[in-house]
Amino acid sequence: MNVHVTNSVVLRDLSRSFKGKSVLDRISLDVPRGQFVSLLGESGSGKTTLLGALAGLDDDAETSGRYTTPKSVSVLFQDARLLPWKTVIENLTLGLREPNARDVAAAMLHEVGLGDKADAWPATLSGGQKQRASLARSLLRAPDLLLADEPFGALDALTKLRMQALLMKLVERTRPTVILVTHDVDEALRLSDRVLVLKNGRIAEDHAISLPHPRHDHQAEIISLRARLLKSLGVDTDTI
Ligand SMILES: Nc1ncnc2c1ncn2[C@@H]1O[C@H](COP(=O)(O)OP(=O)(O)OP(=O)(O)O)[C@@H](O)[C@H]1O
Repeated sequence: MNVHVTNSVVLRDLSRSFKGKSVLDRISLDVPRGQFVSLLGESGSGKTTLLGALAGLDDDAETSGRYTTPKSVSVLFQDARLLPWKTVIENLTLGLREPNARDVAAAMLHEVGLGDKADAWPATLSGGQKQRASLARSLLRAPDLLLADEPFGALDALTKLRMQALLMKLVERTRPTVILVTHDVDEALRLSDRVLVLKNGRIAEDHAISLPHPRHDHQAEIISLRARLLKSLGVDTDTI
């Protein structure tokens, strides 16, 4: 059978450096449409730099090579980045011209458990609530590509689990391609179809995870890949 795969994100020999110091070194990558990719790597390995290139955030980087992304891209950061002078729902509808924007945003807020916070000021929300509002905002326009840079990194363990479940629920509905930068190996194992490890400016490892959802920490494939990834990231679990 001839299976035609449409790629959402394509990188060809993408290099980035800052003031002559190389961070990404001729990275090539194809991400099929709808794939959920997690990007792991030690601190400073260039994960955010890679995401920044795809998001069109230029920084001061010198960039060479080629990359393509879909037209509609949303970016989700570790801090919610809500505008403090707009209410929660205004943060979601900002820039939307559709006459029903407010209704759609209200439904989305309801979906993420913030139905009663539409008219609240961001400052009155907890950290987890702010991040839920941010997630709702990023998926409201049903982007083709979601770029997420450690979106749950600052949340407590339980809130993080809830956010991961929420992300999966929303992603399963509209199936955007997702590239998630994370330090959390278990998060990557729980959510992704594919896990990449960035090392020395290159993609050092590329693992597919074909297990269906929901996944469980004790599944054999998860256990062995966890051990492998922790080792790749230089974590010695024998002492814990
Ligand atoms: N604007 C910049 N100017 C100069 N150097 C930069 C800039 N942004 C990133 N770097 C350097 O590029 C390298 C990769 O940084 P990057 O933030 O991409 O890593 P990371 O893998 O996302 O790290 P972390 O996991 O700690 O967030 C680091 O050595 C960093 O110092």
